[in-house]
Formats: sequence, C-alpha cells, structure tokens
Amino acid sequence: MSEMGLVVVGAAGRMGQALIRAISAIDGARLVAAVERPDSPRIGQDAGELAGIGKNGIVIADDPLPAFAKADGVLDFTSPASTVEFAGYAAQARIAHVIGTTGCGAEDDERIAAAARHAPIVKSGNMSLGVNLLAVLVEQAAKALGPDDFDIEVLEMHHRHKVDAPSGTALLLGQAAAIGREVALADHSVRVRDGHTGARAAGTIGFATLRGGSVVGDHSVILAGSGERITLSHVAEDRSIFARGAVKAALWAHGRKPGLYSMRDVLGL
Ligand SMILES: NC(=O)C1=CN([C@@H]2O[C@H](COP(=O)(O)OP(=O)(O)OC[C@H]3O[C@@H](n4cnc5c(N)ncnc54)[C@H](OP(=O)(O)O)[C@@H]3O)[C@@H](O)[C@H]2O)C=CC1
Ligand SMILES: O=C(O)C1=N[C@H](C(=O)O)C[C@H](O)C1
Repeated sequence: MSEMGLVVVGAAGRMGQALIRAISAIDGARLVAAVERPDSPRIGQDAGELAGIGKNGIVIADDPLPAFAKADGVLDFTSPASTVEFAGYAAQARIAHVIGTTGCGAEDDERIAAAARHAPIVKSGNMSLGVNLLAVLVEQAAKALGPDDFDIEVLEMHHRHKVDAPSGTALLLGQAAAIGREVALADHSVRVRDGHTGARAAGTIGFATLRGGSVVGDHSVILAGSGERITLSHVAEDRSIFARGAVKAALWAHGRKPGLYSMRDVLGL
C-alpha cells in the first residue's frame, strides 16, 4: 500500500516539530505539507530543518487549503479556534483529522462532532499509549473503590507555556473515573478550591493544576480512603510519545468511515 501523506498544522510549535520528526521515522507515513499562521515568522522555512532533522524540502506555508488538497490526513496540535476551522476543511476534503488540541469548549466540540459526520476524526487529550492504559486502570479502580470509602483527586503538572487548565489528560482521566463510578463528570467535578470551601463532598472528583518550568506532562489520580491511599501515575518524559501516537492514529483512521474516534479505539483498549 502507498504511504499516507500527512499535513502538520502548527508545524513550528512544540508538538508540530515533534510530529515532523515522528513522521520521518515511521514507515507508511510521509510529510506532504506543513502549515503555520499567516503572520508566523516561520513561513518559508524548511520544516525538517526547523524540527532538527535536516532539510526535507517541505516549506512551511500559510494556506491550509492547498495543503489539505494534497494530503490523506491532518495532524493538528494547535488551538481550539484553529482546530474547529481545520475540522471544516478536513471534512470538505474527506481526509482523516487527528486532533490533539486541548482546551476545546462545548461549542467547539459540537462543531468537531459535526465535521466527523463527513470524515474520520481521532480526538484525544493524550495520544500516548501509557496514559490511555492508565485511563483503563482508573476506570477499574474508581468502579471497585466506591464514593463512600474513597475520594478521587486528579493532579497534573505542565510546563510554564501551557495555556489551558485542567489539562486535556486530567479531564480524560477524570472522565474515566466518572465512567467507573457511573456518574456524569460535569455534575461531580470540583475544578477550583479557594478560601473557606467547606468539607469535601462525597462522590466529587477534584482537579488540581501545577504549572512551571519545562515539565512535559505529569498526571496522578489519587484514590484516598481512610488509612490508605492509591496513586496511579504517568510521567511523560518526551513529546515523542504523543507524536508517535498521533501518527499511529492517522494510519489507523486512513480509509475508515466518518466518525469521532478516541485513542482507546485506535489502541483497542
Ligand atoms: N493530545 C496530546 O497528546 C497532546 C496535546 N497537546 C496540545 O496540543 C496543543 C499545542 O501544544 P504545543 O505544541 O505545546 O503548543 P505550541 O504553542 O508550541 O504550538 C502550537 C502551534 O500552532 C500554531 N497555530 C495556532 N493557530 C494556527 C493556525 N490557525 N494555523 C497554523 N498554525 C497555527 C501556533 O502558532 P502561534 O505560536 O503563532 O500561535 C504554534 O506554532 C495544545 O492544546 C496542547 O495542550 C500537546 C501535547 C500532547
Ligand atoms: O500542553 C501540553 O504540553 C500537553 N497537553 C496535553 C494535555 O493538555 O493533557 C497532553 C500532554 O500532557 C502535554
């Protein structure tokens, strides 16, 4: 079978560069275009050189439409507003769209779901194998350890540049806990505590956010009971784990029927 041609949007970003490196190392995938914002100083630069793998002849462009027209799939780790726009273009082109962007609101998610009626979309707050396996374990633990005996808290830390909180991964893990408990996360989550909060309400799922330095991504789900505590954790040491997962998702989605898929679908977890 011929290689899948991929376009990376947000090609100059932290994940954009990791994606370009990952594509060059994975059989069956080929970079066909790299896109950045029209006002980016990176427009016109060689995408491979910027990503540190040497010139690859793909010049960073500012127009997504010709890029999407020659691609079989899009890898998108940008911002919610851009991702919604790219979902529309990918749907028109009927090509696979892998979305790693976090911080999407309900309206963004509705528009992404609408685009998924026309093309396959894989969207996940975390593309790594480790975190998606952790989500399975969290679901099991939350089911086994009920709300009368165990409190669930999700703790995350990321680098100082991160703009959204809680992280997409923290929300994914919180969602796994809610599924295990058979409750709706939206009705049970406590995302901020400040001042005289009162005692913890049983059955809630708490979130705590730390930001600083160059931390790639640390997540822990703590199940705290009386006299004992279980902590399920994942530490991302390198962005290549997300990039490899995203390329794997694109290869999985290529030629698949339209729909909104998760990394758990891709990994069969
Ligand atoms: N799901 C997962 O596994 C992971 C998800 N993420 C998520 O991915 C997203 C990006 O993270 P990160 O790479 O660290 O962020 P960066 O800010 O380093 O990269 C984002 C890039 O996208 C560019 N961009 C924004 N809008 C457009 C547009 N309309 N057209 C083209 N390019 C655009 C930005 O340009 P400019 O700087 O000019 O705005 C920037 O270069 C975040 O939401 C993050 O949470 C990150 C890691 C893993
Ligand atoms: O912004 C990041 O860097 C990351 N974002 C994702 C998230 O919001 O969970 C995934 C990863 O933890 C890195």
